[in-house]
Amino acid sequence: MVDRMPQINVGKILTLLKEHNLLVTSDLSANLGADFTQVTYDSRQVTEQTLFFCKGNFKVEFLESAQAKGAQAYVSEQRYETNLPAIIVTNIQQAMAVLGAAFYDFPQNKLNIIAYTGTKGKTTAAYFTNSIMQQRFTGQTALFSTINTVVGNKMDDTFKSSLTTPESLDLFKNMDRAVNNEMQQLVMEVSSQAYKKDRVYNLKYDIGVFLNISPDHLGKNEHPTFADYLHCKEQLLVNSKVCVINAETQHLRDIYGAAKATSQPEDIYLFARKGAEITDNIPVDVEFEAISDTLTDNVISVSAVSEKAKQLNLTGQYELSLPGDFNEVDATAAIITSALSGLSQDDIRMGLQSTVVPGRMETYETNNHGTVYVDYAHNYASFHSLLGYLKSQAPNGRIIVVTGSTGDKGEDRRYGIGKAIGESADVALLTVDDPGTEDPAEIARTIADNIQNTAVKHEYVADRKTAVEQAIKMSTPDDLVVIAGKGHDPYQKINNQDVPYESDSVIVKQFVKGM
Ligand SMILES: CC(=O)N[C@H]1[C@@H](OP(=O)(O)OP(=O)(O)OC[C@H]2O[C@@H](n3ccc(=O)[nH]c3=O)[C@H](O)[C@@H]2O)O[C@H](CO)[C@@H](O)[C@@H]1O[C@H](C)C(=O)N[C@@H](C)C(=O)N[C@H](CCC(=O)O)C(=O)O
Ligand SMILES: Nc1ncnc2c1ncn2[C@@H]1O[C@H](COP(=O)(O)OP(=O)(O)OP(=O)(O)O)[C@@H](O)[C@H]1O
Repeated sequence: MVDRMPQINVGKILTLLKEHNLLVTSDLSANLGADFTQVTYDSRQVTEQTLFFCKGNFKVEFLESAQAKGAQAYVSEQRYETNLPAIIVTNIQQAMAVLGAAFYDFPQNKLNIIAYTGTKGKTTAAYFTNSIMQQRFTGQTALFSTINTVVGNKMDDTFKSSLTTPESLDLFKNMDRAVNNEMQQLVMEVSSQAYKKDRVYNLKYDIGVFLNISPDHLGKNEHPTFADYLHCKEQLLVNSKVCVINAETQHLRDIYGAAKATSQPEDIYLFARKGAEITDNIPVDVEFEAISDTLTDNVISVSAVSEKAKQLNLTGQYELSLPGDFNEVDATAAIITSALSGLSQDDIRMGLQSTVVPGRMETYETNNHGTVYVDYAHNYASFHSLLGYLKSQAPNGRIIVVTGSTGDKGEDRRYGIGKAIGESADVALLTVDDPGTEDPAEIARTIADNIQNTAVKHEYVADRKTAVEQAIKMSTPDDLVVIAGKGHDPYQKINNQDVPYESDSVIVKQFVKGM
């Protein structure tokens, strides 16, 4: 197959912008034959024949630099003082999404897209699903996750993601690469910010999953209110042909309403833990329950309840590679989406047994100390589920936690982490976690102030590596040690710089050797 060279001409640009009511005015006329062979919003990426997009915290110097490098026109919400032709639009983020999809020849239509949203569990569910899809579509499944982006099978087709859901131009570029690499399936995470910033404007998914929602990502750089956060997340269902919903989520009535706005009831699947109380008694299609739920063994039984779910042939038992009752929710979602995509129970079983999610419930055993977990929990919802679960598994031991909380965003996370530590931990070593421009000691003080249980021992340990080692050293064989919040991150974000950090996983792996 010869790869199509991405391109777009002025006529098509103006037609699309008009169709979406985005065009204000254009200095270029529709009959200009020239093709643009590059689209970008970053002056550092400009080459000859580039159509340049001015967005976000933009400076006019970027446009000057883009012109010097060969940009032929710019798209913007405002006019700048330059002789470069302008296309003025009402919404630059939406314009980028519409034109980006066309520039790459609508790669979304050549992939079966399974998309996950939720406050917690997106990455885990995406990795479960990817692992299942790989059983049948080996090397033909792309993955756009918070951790990694996979667009093919060569070494450079896997790279670290910088956002959970990238800017639309990058999103469609990655899809185009996946299509050119003959991939057929795409499993992706969709953040609420992706909707807030129109990164996925006009994108349709074959299957969209809503895992859960709880207060998070509220603040001046993210969502002004919880209602706004919920509205953005719900857009995933509005844009999905088939919807899968965790019926135990908060705000189910609203969320189910969003799904029904654009999907028929026969295309909406709800799932829940057996026996759970469901808002408005909305009927559930698939139930799951734990058969074995220990730190070393996690087996669930899944049953189709409704007639339409019975067609999916998913009733059976499944062993999960990850412990934790919260992971059972993510796995059930993956089972349903995989069955909807036509995968067999054997494929699903093999996929779930062999899933590895970097930095999520990574387990390290020691001989003379406790078991150590490296996990990405970093807000109340995840701390509450993680620590609560571990507490139930360690009746004779202590839960020792190492954590901080990110600076410059989500202040409510600090209160939530403190609250969850007070509910289920015994010892907390508070330390640094991407402090940005804030003082990590001050962040730790806020976490400490929210630990309501006076029986919990806590202290501030400025150096994260020291805190990790201290926690492991103090643990006895019955204790469980949780290193939370950074997983595989190989840096600390300090004052707008990524300062190299060995990563929690590497530090723990080396430290527990021979212990
Ligand atoms: C609020 C928001 O969405 N911000 C994103 C946005 O920033 P921005 O548009 O203001 O861009 P900017 O980096 O300030 O630069 C302005 C423009 O100048 C351009 N530029 C810049 C320098 C230069 O030399 N030349 C040049 O042309 C830039 O390419 C850009 O187009 O576009 C940038 C990419 O161009 C993103 O990196 C940035 O995400 C910030 C860093 C971020 O942290 N976002 C978080 C809140 C986020 O989106 N998170 C969600 C996950 C949340 C969840 O877990 O649910 C995500 O999807 O990752
Ligand atoms: N269904 C769930 N409900 C509650 N907590 C969960 C669930 N699944 C995972 N977690 C917890 O949340 C942490 C983050 O999980 P995961 O990375 O899968 O979520 P995410 O939605 O991608 O998160 P983020 O938006 O922060 O990247 C896990 O390490 C675990 O502690």
